[in-house]
Amino acid sequence: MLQVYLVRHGETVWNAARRIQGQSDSALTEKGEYQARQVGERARSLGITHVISSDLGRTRRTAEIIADACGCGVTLDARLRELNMGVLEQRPIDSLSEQEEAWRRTLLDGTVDGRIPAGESLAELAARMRQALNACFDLPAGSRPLLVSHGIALGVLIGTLLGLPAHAERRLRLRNCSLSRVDHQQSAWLAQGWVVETAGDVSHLDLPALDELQR
Ligand SMILES: O=C(O)[C@H](O)COP(=O)(O)O
Repeated sequence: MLQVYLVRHGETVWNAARRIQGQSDSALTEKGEYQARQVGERARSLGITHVISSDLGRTRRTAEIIADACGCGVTLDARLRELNMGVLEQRPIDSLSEQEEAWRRTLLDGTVDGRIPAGESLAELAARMRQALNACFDLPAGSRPLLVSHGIALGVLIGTLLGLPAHAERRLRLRNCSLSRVDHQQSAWLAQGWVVETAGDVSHLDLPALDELQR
């Protein structure tokens, strides 16, 4: 049975400052680097064989730290990037106008093809994240991969694997350097295909980790 681990990157400067990142980027904070080392130790104990990461800076840095702990390299996959949040990227979360907030709400309320201008829809995000997950089938038999990605991207992936609409991702708290696991199984009794074993585990972190509300 293929088990795939999913990690959200460590805390960044803009996470802490409550600024929208999307496919823009900011560096890991000192705490984010520390979180990455902690999840790296957890990954080493799990016998991770492959680390595959979004090509944005914050995920690449997190992946490098994890891969060092596991004694493997890092493979980049742009399909694991965060949702493209268009014209609102780099903006403080609390600075949005009523119109801008209305754009963002179309991502949260299930509006068909809802998106921020110049951004990506959750359906488009879900499709590419599933492609990146299914690419793990091409790894050698017995591999134990770990994917490094982002809050909305991983929330959409996990939610849609559960059969929920993509916008349910707002109800899943995936904190910085949280660990999730999905398994692909052939059990006739449970659901065929991908099942969610763990979502948002932070038991390996000894300091509180930020979520989307920076709590
Ligand atoms: O700021 C964003 O784009 C998202 O809310 C969180 O993105 P991240 O998981 O890449 O920090």
